[in-house]
Amino acid sequence: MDIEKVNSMDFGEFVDVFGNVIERCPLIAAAVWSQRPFSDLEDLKKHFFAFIDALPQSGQEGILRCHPDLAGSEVRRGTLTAESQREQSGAGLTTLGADERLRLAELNAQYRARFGFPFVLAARFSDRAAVSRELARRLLCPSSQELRTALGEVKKIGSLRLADLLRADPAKL
Ligand SMILES: NC(=O)N[C@H]1NC(=O)NC1=O
Repeated sequence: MDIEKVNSMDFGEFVDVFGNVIERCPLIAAAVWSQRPFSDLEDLKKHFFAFIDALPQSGQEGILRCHPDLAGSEVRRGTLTAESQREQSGAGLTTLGADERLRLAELNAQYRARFGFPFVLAARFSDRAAVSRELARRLLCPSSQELRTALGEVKKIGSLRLADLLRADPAKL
């Protein structure tokens, strides 16, 4: 898909295609649509991220809360979004043994209790061992720093999802 195609989309199509660039936050795609035309992928990305940066802290925390836990109950229930399913399975998080799953569940619960939002990490840049390590490390970080780190991960996830969508047409590669 090239940027001309993106710029030609009506509102409904745009939200259908880009609604999950930021996990379970189609409102962001709905807001970004009114900023078109976009010059390229970078420009489109800038608009998604500017929306996130302009939110009050409660909105930014809301975005984090829309993310499913890594290797959490949604994996077992089969209710992950297609994107999250791909990312989590690529990092080996959907096939953990019971012990590893329990350890991650405990760390996820401690993290949520400490910061009030779920642990978010771009799983495509990680693997099962690195996820537990990073979770344990970030549990000890100051809250103000942790919000910034977590939003940085949301942006990494969004960048990868946008790149996938814009490279989806092999004829344009
Ligand atoms: N909790 C969390 O980080 N979830 C996200 N990470 C990722 O790569 N995909 C997700 O759904």
